[in-house]
Amino acid sequence: MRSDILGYIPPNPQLLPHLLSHSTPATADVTLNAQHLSRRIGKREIVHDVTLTLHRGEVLGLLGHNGAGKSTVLQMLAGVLTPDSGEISISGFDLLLQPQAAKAKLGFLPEMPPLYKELTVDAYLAFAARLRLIPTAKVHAAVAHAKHRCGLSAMGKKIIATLSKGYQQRVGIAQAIIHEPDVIILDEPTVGLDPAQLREIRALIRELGNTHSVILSTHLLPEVAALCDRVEVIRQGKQVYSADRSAFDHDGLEDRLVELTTEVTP
Ligand SMILES: Nc1ncnc2c1ncn2[C@@H]1O[C@H](COP(=O)(O)OP(=O)(O)OP(=O)(O)O)[C@@H](O)[C@H]1O
Repeated sequence: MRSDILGYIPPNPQLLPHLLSHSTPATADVTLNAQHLSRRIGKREIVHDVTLTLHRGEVLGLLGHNGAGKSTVLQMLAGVLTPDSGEISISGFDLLLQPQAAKAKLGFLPEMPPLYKELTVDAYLAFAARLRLIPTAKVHAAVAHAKHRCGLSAMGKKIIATLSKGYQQRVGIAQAIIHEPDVIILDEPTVGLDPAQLREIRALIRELGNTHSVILSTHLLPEVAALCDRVEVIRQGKQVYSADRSAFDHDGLEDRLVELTTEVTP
């Protein structure tokens, strides 16, 4: 079994579910299904044949070195970058063929949070709610609920620019969940946070993972261990390793992941 857990994933992605069967039973509720995604930028293939599934109540970590292609994958999953090939469905809706219905089921926090820092938290989240087509009569409740979930209830009247980085990140997450999406996509959500903020944001993400499903990118191994039910390792745009939580404490896994996430020098 050890060699299965520590080995590269087989080239045939169809075999992947066997490695992941401990935490993701076939009957689990699939919220995101991405098959064979590839994307070129210029002449370079940035992402090559990436296949991912995400289940309700699950936090999936996309781990990789700087420049591995994590953001490019997440941008495709969020519908802001079109794959050259492959298919993505969000809660059963095809992201390419039914973009509005699919995007209504996902929330996205890009690497650079899309905050209007001159606004108050309340005004910004109300704006985000309207962008998500939440009916006017329900905007107030949606804002209050998102603030409550993100520990921002006392911050509504604050100008975003005056908040700490950790609180700004909470606001970024609040806009991503304002419409109660099934899938929450977070690109490096803890970058730049101090240890206390890190702990708080991780607890928040964990909590969101219980009721929604979360996919996040990171280049930090401890982040995966602290947060994720599963990990997919991306190296130079390719999926090279996959493991579930039960493998995290396995002897040798850390060394293996460090090796796989070491930046490649051109
Ligand atoms: N618009 C673009 N034009 C040219 N190259 C790009 C563009 N976007 C991404 N790349 C390149 O694609 C590769 C993957 O980038 P990506 O941002 O997806 O990686 P990443 O794993 O998220 O990295 P990081 O952890 O540093 O954010 C990098 O080499 C990057 O320079």
